[in-house]
Amino acid sequence: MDLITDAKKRAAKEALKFIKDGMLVGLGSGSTASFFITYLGESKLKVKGIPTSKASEKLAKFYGIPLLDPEKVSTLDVDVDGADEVDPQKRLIKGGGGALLREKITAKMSTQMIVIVDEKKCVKKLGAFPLPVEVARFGFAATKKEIENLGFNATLRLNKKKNHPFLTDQRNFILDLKWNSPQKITPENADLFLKSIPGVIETGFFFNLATKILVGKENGKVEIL
Ligand SMILES: O=C(CO)[C@H](O)[C@H](O)COP(=O)(O)O
Repeated sequence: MDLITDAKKRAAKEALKFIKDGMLVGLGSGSTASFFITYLGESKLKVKGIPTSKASEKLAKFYGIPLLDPEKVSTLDVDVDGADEVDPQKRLIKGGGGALLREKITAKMSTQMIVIVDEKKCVKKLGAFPLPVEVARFGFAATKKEIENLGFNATLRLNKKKNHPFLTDQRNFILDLKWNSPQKITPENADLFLKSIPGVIETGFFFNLATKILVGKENGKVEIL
């Protein structure tokens, strides 16, 4: 097994220590969150979950984790999810797997958000990873133009075969944004500007949501931020 996969698994296993019987748990998406769902499924813990993607739902069902109706639940005890970038202020970029909308709603309704990452995800400054932004298909060209007018390079995400746009679980598109002049705009302002565009549904910025970051290290340890 490669060192990064090993580090992701270590962070995912560490997160189990914060889960207690009876908890309502947000189940994140992506490879690290999938390791967590697997460990949770294999454990004897009696919890109920809300999955943040169809893929996580399938995995949770495979392990027989009881699931809640996301239309009826307003608070969760804890959300456990991965991230694409984490900065020293616990700000995140998420959405590499395209599940950012459900992930953000779930993180927001949770008392705690435990983020599980390998050490390569920790950065001094957000932005090397292109920012995923979920946009409506209706008016897509106009929305893309408005985003580009703000000074971003926006690339429409394609599916694995590269023959069709990638569709989120809500059947929206994803634009991956690179910042042309990152030094001139703070992540908070970028988020505000992007969200002022009507076709923008959600951005991959996660601010003031992560309560704990578990960083799996290649040296075999897990650091808690
Ligand atoms: O935000 C996400 C999915 O939308 C994932 O949490 C993020 O992309 C990290 O994925 P991985 O654990 O596979 O590196």
